[in-house]
Order: sequence, then C-alpha cells, then structure tokens
Amino acid sequence: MREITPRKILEMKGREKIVMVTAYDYPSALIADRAGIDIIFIGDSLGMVIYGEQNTLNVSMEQMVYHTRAVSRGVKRALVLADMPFMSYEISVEEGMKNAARLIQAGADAIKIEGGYDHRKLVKKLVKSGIPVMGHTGLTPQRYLRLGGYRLMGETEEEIEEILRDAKALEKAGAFALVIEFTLADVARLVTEEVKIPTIGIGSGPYCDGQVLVWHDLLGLYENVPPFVKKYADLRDMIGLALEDYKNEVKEGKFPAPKHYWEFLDKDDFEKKKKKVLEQFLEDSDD
Ligand SMILES: Nc1nc(=O)c2c([nH]1)NC[C@@H]1CN(c3ccc(C(=O)N[C@@H](CCC(=O)O)C(=O)O)cc3)CN21
Ligand SMILES: CC(C)C(=O)C(=O)O
Ligand SMILES: [Mg+2]
Repeated sequence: MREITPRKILEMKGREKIVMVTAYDYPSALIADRAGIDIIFIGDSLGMVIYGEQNTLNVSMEQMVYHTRAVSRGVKRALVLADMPFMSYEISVEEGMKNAARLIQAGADAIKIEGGYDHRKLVKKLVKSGIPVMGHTGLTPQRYLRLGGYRLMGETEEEIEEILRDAKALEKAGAFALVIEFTLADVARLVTEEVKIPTIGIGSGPYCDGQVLVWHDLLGLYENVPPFVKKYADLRDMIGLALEDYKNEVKEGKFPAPKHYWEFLDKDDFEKKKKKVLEQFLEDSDD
C-alpha cells in the first residue's frame, strides 16, 4: 500500500493544504511522486491534453485503464486517483461498480466521479465495497454540451444550492474528498466550511483545503489553458529549442560526436572481416 491513504487526506483538512496534480504516464508519475505531491490523478482531461480532443466526452474506460496502469507503476508514496469517464457510471449503479473496480485493478487507490447528489447511491455502494471515492462539483466538464461550454459556476442561488447539495450528499455517502471546479471563491469557501471532508479546488480560489492543476497546463505544455491556470514552467519552448538543436546538429553533421558511437580500433582486423563477409555474399548470390 502507498503512504498517502484516503484517511490521511481526510485528516489533512484544516491542518495542511492538499496538493494534487494530474499525470498520464509512467515518467510523469515518477517525477510527481518524487516532488512530494499528495495525490497523483489520472484525469479524463487526458482526452484533451493527450489525445487532442475538444472536450472530455470521447474518453473510454480502456484509455483510463491503460493510463492508470502506467501511472500506478511510477508511484510509491502519493495517493493514485483515477477519473471515471463520461457514461461509465451514469447508466446504472452496477455499471459504475464494475468500471470503478477496473480502475482499482489497474492500480488506482481511489476513483473520482463528477457530480454528487445524483450519484449518492453509487458513492455509498462503492465505499461500502471498499473503493474510496472523491466527488466533483461546480463546473463538471462532462456536462459540456448541456452547459454550452466551460464557464464559471455558482453565480445564481440555484447553482449555489446545487453545489452545496452535492457536497453534503458526498459527505453523507462517505466520499473522502471533493473537487470544486471553477466556482466563485465565496461559494468554494462556503462549501469548505459546511462539510467535514476536504475540498480540492481548481479555479475556485484560496479557501479550499487543497488545489489541483492539470500537468500540461502548469508546465506550459498546452495551448488552450483555462484562465485560472498558473504556468510554473515553459516546457513547450524548452522542448522546441531542444528539438531544433537536435535537428540542426544532425543536418550539420555535429551529432553524433565521437563519444556517441563506437569504431573498430584495429582497422586491419576490420578489413579482414569485411573481406570475408563480402566474399560470403558473392558465393550466396550464385544460388
Ligand atoms: N487542460 C485542461 N485543463 C483543465 O483545467 C481542464 C481541462 N483541460 N479539461 C477539463 C476541464 C475543463 N476546464 C476548463 C476549460 C476551459 C475553461 C475556460 O477557458 N473558460 C473560459 C471561457 C471558455 C469559453 O466559453 O469559450 C473563461 O474565460 O471562462 C475553463 C475550465 C478545466 N478542465
Ligand atoms: C480538472 C480535473 C479536476 C479533472 O477532473 C481532470 O483533469 O480530468
Ligand atoms: Mg475530469
């Protein structure tokens, strides 16, 4: 078992901020784990940042399983959390149970679903079966079509009520935490004060118990970043420059340099071997 457990995450509320980041492959997971990140999260945002889709609606269970397996192999300390993709849990509680189990068997320590109140029965049953669950309210990207795009949530009384209702339902059903995405900071603060489980914010201000960002956004590897992102590095430029260097050095004959290849030291020895091999080829071509 890994060091950071859902129980530890729960106990961090009010004591220490929780830091979560997405990762989608083995080398990224290794880096995130060594950096001391608390929760390494295989998000369905991989549909956009890894597969180049416009939204997250085309992500399959297979993709989530593959990426969860890769990430899982790189993590020793952090909690490994996997996202349930669109339509993997909406049809029935049974399908939700089966699909959650697949992610756990691929190496996740817990799963995340979008929504709260509407899925309280599933959450309760998952927790009862031993699968820790994180909820997700505010902007839930799997409602992309219904919402007409991604936008700030929690401005109206109805939206505030819905967000708080989700959070309370998740707490009651036994979820160990919830994501609050792209809501007004006051609403995220209200939710954080109203529930005993930690809130992990993205674009929802400083009052949450933790923060989550997408790997490609914070490292500067993605073009269309949401407006709430802080870029902590500009890896796109760094990678671009490295690739241009490589290209130029190959074109100019500077790479590979002597330390990157191996030659016969005894050239006479090689000449003898070469002669024999070429003679062999001449004989063979007579057949
Ligand atoms: N790379 C990435 N980072 C994310 O944080 C992220 C994803 N992908 N995919 C799933 C959701 C979608 N998220 C998003 C994406 C875009 C905006 C955004 O740009 N909002 C604009 C208006 C967009 C529009 O209506 O065209 C804004 O200014 O509010 C917000 C949240 C957050 N999540
Ligand atoms: C934006 C985060 C919370 C997410 O759900 C994802 O990356 O898929
Ligand atoms: Mg997601």
